[in-house]
Parts: sequence; structure tokens; C-alpha cells
Amino acid sequence: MITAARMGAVDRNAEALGVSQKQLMESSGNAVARAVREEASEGDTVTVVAGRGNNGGDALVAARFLDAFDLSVHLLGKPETITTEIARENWAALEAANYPCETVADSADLEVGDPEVIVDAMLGTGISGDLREPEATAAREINASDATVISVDVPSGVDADSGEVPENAVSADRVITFHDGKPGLADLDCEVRVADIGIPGAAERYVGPGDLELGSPAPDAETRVFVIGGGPYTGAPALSAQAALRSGADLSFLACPESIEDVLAGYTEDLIVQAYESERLSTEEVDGLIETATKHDDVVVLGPGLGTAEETLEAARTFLEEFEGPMVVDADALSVVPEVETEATLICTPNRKELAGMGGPELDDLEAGADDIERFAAELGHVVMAKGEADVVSDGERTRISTRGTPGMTVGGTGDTLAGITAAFMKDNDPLNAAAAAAYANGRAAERLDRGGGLLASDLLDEVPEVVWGER
Ligand SMILES: NC(=O)C1=CN([C@@H]2O[C@H](COP(=O)(O)OP(=O)(O)OC[C@H]3O[C@@H](n4cnc5c(N)ncnc54)[C@H](O)[C@@H]3O)[C@@H](O)[C@H]2O)[C@@H](O)CC1
Ligand SMILES: [K+]
Repeated sequence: MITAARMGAVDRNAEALGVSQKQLMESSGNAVARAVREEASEGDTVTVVAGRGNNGGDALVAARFLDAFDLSVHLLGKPETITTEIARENWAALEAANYPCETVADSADLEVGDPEVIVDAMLGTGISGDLREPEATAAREINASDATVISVDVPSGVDADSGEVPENAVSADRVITFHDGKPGLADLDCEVRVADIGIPGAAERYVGPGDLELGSPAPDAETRVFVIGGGPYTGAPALSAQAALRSGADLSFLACPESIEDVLAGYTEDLIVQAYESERLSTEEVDGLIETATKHDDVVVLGPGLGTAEETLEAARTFLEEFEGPMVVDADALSVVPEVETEATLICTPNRKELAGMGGPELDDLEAGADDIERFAAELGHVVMAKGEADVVSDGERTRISTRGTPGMTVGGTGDTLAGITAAFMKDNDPLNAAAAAAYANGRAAERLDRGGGLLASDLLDEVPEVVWGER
């Protein structure tokens, strides 16, 4: 099963791998034509009703494979209102090749007639809201006919994710859906066939630009990130807090011992440093920190530079047991995660050593061990983003691999920037999508800076916005 949003990410990834949308449309149209040939005999009448998006585009492709039939193609709107280049090109090809196609300006003009087969290609996953005109009237005409109705991807009007069927939706006899089943088709009482359209497996397995679009925050998301780190170290929490701002967080707070408050505040005026008295994170600080984080609905990053003093780990344990919001757990705080029951939504970001330290698999090659990481994430009950030459992200059911990045990323601090990016992406987001997008952004930022060596984690900070917003 695949949601419409994920389908969009996967076909964006396919494009980045060199398999164009137009190639996918050709495969979709061909699959639709195969289904028509199963339902109609040579010379039978076949009517295509096409919308103005790519769903319609699929049927405009299918028309080219239906020469054996008494075909008519109806476009619901003027050709210039077709919303995508590839659908427009397929319409133009039909006109240039003298296919029997007409444009229907007003739904009253739509003559569906009484064909053997109707191809319903008005709307697919791009629908929003109930059917509007002329699709609504066209749907009524289609439903009133005796034809066998074959719907492209989704019966027009049905929501591919929720399965909601508005009363004016097309009721199909058959649905040819592409690449994978759709949650919203599972309960339809008609035959649903999944057609392979040649999307490479890598487009789902490996993180690409589609994952970034899927997992990065909506422009209007108000995200406050609260980094709880520092103690012996100051660079790590500062990098995480700054990376969060560079990835779209509106505010980035940094809770740290007052002994390093000036050092951290000195890094940049963009961070809001909240110092506490103890020398290092300890249990008497935790309640106050949880109250702050909960009150402001923060995404918390727990771990960068915390150190491993027993009282610090005890405090991290308490924080995990009592906080219930979204959290990125990194570095020194990771070792306590397997010991605690928590209501919080965690994304754990261990490197190879920390993964083993958490009771996870001991792996030299994370990519080769992806299945072990998936099993570990299932056991742990949280998203695990195991960082290495390849990053393996899994929530125990879905696993994606990011091979983005450069050898130079072994320099200290790139895990801290990743933690900050992940936090900025996490608000109101599927944690797996957020983590996969963050791994991609961190790696792409390094690739853009790659001079063969000498990368500094702090260099990534300026580059991240270029990746998240500049490469769209
Ligand atoms: N994502 C993919 O990998 C692929 C998608 N393909 C096709 O592309 C389709 C999605 O195409 P699009 O994103 O262009 O969207 P659609 O073609 O599903 O619909 C978009 C069009 O319908 C209009 N519309 C939206 N809501 C409406 C409503 N309630 N009443 C009336 N009109 C409405 C929009 O203005 C737009 O013109 C899929 O369903 C599938 O058929 C295929 O080409 C294969 C590859
Ligand atoms: K359709």
C-alpha cells in the first residue's frame, strides 16, 4: 500500500534516477489499454473521458493503444487548461494523429453514448474535495451507462488515501492502479489490479529528492527546537541548535550548564541559551526542562555533548520517562533508550558504535545490515537512523537508505547537524519521513561543499537551506 504523498515522492525519486514521468505515464496508459482489451472485442465502442491532470494523461496514452476499437476521446476542458506538460503532449499527439478526440467545454455537451467500455480518467490522486463540474455531471453520465467502467488509478472522486467515496463518485467495474495498492482502494467492491509501471525499486528503497519534499516541514509549520546538551562539550549542542534553525525551525533553544552559557551564547546571536545551575544535566534540572519543553510544544534534541556521567544518564532516563513530545535522541543519551518506557516519539540517531551500545546489531556495513536495523527498530519501538557511510532509517516496518554524503563527513559534528535538521523536520510529521529527509539534506549539503577533503561540520550550516529550499 502506498499513500498519494508517498507515491509522489517515489515518482520524484524515479525521475532523479532517470526514469521520467512521461515514461511512467506511457507505462500507465499501456496498462489501461491492456485492461480495455480484456473487456472489449475488436470494433467495440470504447469511450475515454479524460480530466486535465496526469490521470487524464494516462488515458490519452491508452488511446494510442486502442486503434482496434471504435474509440472516442473526450477531454473535460480546453487543451490549454491541461495542468501538466506530459498530459498536454499526449493530447497534442492524438490531435496530430487524427484520433477521434473532442474537448467538452460544458458537461451538458458530454455525449457518453452507450459504449462497451468507458475509461474513467477524470481524476486520480490529485483530487481535492468532492467532484466539481464538469466531472460531477460526467460521473453521473458514466454511472448511468451500461458500459463496463474501467477507472484509471482511482475511481474518479474516491480519495486514494482515506477511501472516502463521495456520493457523486464514479462507481467502477475495474480499477487499474499504478505501482502499488492504495489504502483507499482496499474496501472498494470492484476488481482492483496493481499495474507495474517500471518505477525502479531503488526509488522506494533509497532516499531521494522526493523524500526531502515529503519529510521537510510545511512552510507555515511553527517549530521550536529545544536542544538539551552540553556539559563537558560545547560544539555539539551549538551545531545541533544552529542546524535546526537552518532547516526551518523558528526558534532554537539551548539548555546547558551555566558554566558554558557564555561559550554557547558566544557562538551566535541566533540561539537562545537557557542555563541551569548544575555543572552538568542532573535530575533536579529535568522537571523544569520538561515543563518548558511541554509548555512550548518543543521538539527536543537530547544528547549532543552531554557526556556520560552517571547523574547525567540518570537525568536523561528521567527526561525520557516523563516527556511525551517528539524527540531526537543522539550521542550520549542513546544508551538509556532501551531501558526506558516512554510516551515520547523518538528518532534515535546512533552511529555504528552507539547502535551496538544500545543493544542493536554490531555491523561493519550498515546498508548490508539494513534488515537487522529494521528488526532492532521494531524491538525498540522507535525510529532508528543508523548513521554511517550509508544512513539506514527504519521504524521497524519501513526502511529507507540514504547514500548521500561524502567521505569527509566522518569529521566530528556532522551527526550533531543531522540531529538538528531531524528535529526541525519532525514537528507534525511522520518521524520516518522526517528522518529520511534529514539524512538526505545533511548528505546533500556535504556533497555540495565537496572539495575532496577538509569539510567542517559548521560548513554544512550555510549549505542546508540551499538543499532544503534551493534544490526544489
Ligand atoms: N505519481 C505517479 O507516479 C504517477 C501518476 N500518474 C497519474 O497521475 C495521477 C495524478 O495526476 P495529477 O496529480 O495531475 O492529478 P489528477 O489528474 O488526479 O487531478 C488533477 C486535476 O483535477 C482537478 N481537480 C482536483 N480536484 C478536483 C475536484 N474535486 N473536482 C474536479 N476537478 C478536480 C485539478 O484541478 C487538476 O486539473 C495519478 O492518479 C495517476 O493516474 C501516472 O502517470 C503514473 C505515475
Ligand atoms: K480516475
